[in-house]
Amino acid sequence: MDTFKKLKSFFWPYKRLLFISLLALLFVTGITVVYPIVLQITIDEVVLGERYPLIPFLAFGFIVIMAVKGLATYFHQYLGELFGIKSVYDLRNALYKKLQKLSFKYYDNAKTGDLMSRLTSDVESFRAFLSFGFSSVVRITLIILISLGVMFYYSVPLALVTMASMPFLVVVTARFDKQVHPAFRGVRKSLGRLNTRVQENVSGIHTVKSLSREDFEIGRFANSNQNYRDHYLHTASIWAKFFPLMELLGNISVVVLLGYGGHLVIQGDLQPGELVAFFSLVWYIVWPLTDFGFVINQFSQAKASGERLLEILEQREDIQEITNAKKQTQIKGHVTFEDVTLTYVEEDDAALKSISFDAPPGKVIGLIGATGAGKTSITQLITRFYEPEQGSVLIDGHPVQQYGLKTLRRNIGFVLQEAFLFSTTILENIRYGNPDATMDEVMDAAKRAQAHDFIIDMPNGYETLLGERGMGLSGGQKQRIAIARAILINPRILVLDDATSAVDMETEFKIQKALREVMKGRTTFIIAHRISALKHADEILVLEDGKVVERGVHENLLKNGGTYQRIYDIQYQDQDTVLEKHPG
Ligand SMILES: Nc1ncnc2c1ncn2[C@@H]1O[C@H](COP(=O)(O)OP(=O)(O)OP(=O)(O)O)[C@@H](O)[C@H]1O
Repeated sequence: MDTFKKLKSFFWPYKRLLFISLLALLFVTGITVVYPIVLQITIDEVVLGERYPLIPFLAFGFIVIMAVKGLATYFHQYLGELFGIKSVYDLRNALYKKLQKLSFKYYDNAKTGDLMSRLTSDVESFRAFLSFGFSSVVRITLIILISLGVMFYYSVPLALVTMASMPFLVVVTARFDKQVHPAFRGVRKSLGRLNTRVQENVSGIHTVKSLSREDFEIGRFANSNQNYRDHYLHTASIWAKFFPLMELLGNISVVVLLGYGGHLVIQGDLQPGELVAFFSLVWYIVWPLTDFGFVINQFSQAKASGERLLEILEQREDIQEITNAKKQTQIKGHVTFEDVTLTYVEEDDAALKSISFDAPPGKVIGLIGATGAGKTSITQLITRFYEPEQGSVLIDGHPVQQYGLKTLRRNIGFVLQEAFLFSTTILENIRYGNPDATMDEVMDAAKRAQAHDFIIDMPNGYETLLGERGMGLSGGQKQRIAIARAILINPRILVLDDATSAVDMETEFKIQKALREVMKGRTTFIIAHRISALKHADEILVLEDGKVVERGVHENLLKNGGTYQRIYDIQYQDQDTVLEKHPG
């Protein structure tokens, strides 16, 4: 119940819809029970009492009642759905909003498939309970109570005899629920695995094909598929046994009812019409009881789903804006690190250890070092993607925490090794960080990024639709679109993270040209494995195991006899050997 209480703010505003739907339900249930009563009156008063002229009135009355029932059913059904769908509309939006706010730290441990299933099937199961589950509880309780009431009104002994089979029905339903609940959970888990298989396969289709693992993947999918089929069949067999069993128990009640009821009629203690009414009323108790297990199941699923949704909604946002954050400031791009230490995971070794440097506006800082040395981590602190454990990261002399997150991030442009493009037009992709940019501005950015020529060569130019993650473009083309995107936001600080490592020499030349254009007048951080990419930097920081082990300009570092010189020797040795062998 706690789960529902915590999620109350999403469904309670629509309580009016629920109440009207329940009121309509009251009518529907009431009228359902009126049906056997009308039958009883027809038999006992009209047929046996030979008052045939009443038949047209009864028939007309019956039609009116059924019309009212139809109308009430419409309101109950529609408003119930409306209640559920409006509530989860808000809930889904709130979840998505929260996901946009959660920091990288959260996403480091989150699984895409799991998040997807929370936002779709968990929300759906919650909606199903709001729309139908809750009113089912009310409907079942009402119909059983009213039917029992009518039965006891007609004949107490016959009602008691008919009720004798109820405990068996309850036991069967409870046992069924115990079996079917885990079976259902199995089906859902298995379906989740099946989805993950497909999702991973589609995302990794390049790897699968290039390593010729199609047959292996087909086999793996077949296994997951078989697992899903087995779970489903197991559940189906439980269901299949349950219904005939309930029907059998119901029919035993009917036999007892006919035997004892017939005896009462012969004795003159019960009217024939009342016996016929009993016959209908018995099923009004048996079938709702059957549903009861299903509703309990729906309730426990909704509760479990609600808990999974709350886990997202209540997740702590570890990167937050302070109340008086600077939002209108013009950032110049002076980046300073003072004794910064960063630890990602508590038990792990620090990823950055006492890093200090100063990057005045417009200067170029090169970051080099083995993989895992901490180069990317430095840039992620400037944008406040993570928070340092110790020390300060300053922009224009103020700690980054003092800036509004949007202001801060709008002023920092990233060009990453793997450019992420959305499955929309090239135009939308370039404009992503600055949706208000005019077409002229977009084209200008694309020209400066050396992307304009290949874009206009495409069938639909800037309106060309890209596949998922930019499928259909080469690595170098994607990279240049990403550069155009960075130019368009006109950032004061630019981060080029291994931006040219994934392309051939000719494309690298084009990209370097584009990058030189975009770097003009901006503080730039170049992360590179190749010395050629950063040797012109104003300061180069050589990182090793989270520490700065050397710093300076290219020419000085070459004479240091340290790590930088070693990297240089490795990268240029072959070239020199070649030059020695083939001078000129
Ligand atoms: N999100 C994270 N969670 C936990 N540990 C991380 C995370 N990101 C990086 N690390 C760890 O921090 C260290 C520094 O990583 P970082 O990505 O900054 O290195 P890098 O020098 O940029 O490496 P590369 O050249 O391979 O990109 C590594 O040991 C890495 O395993």
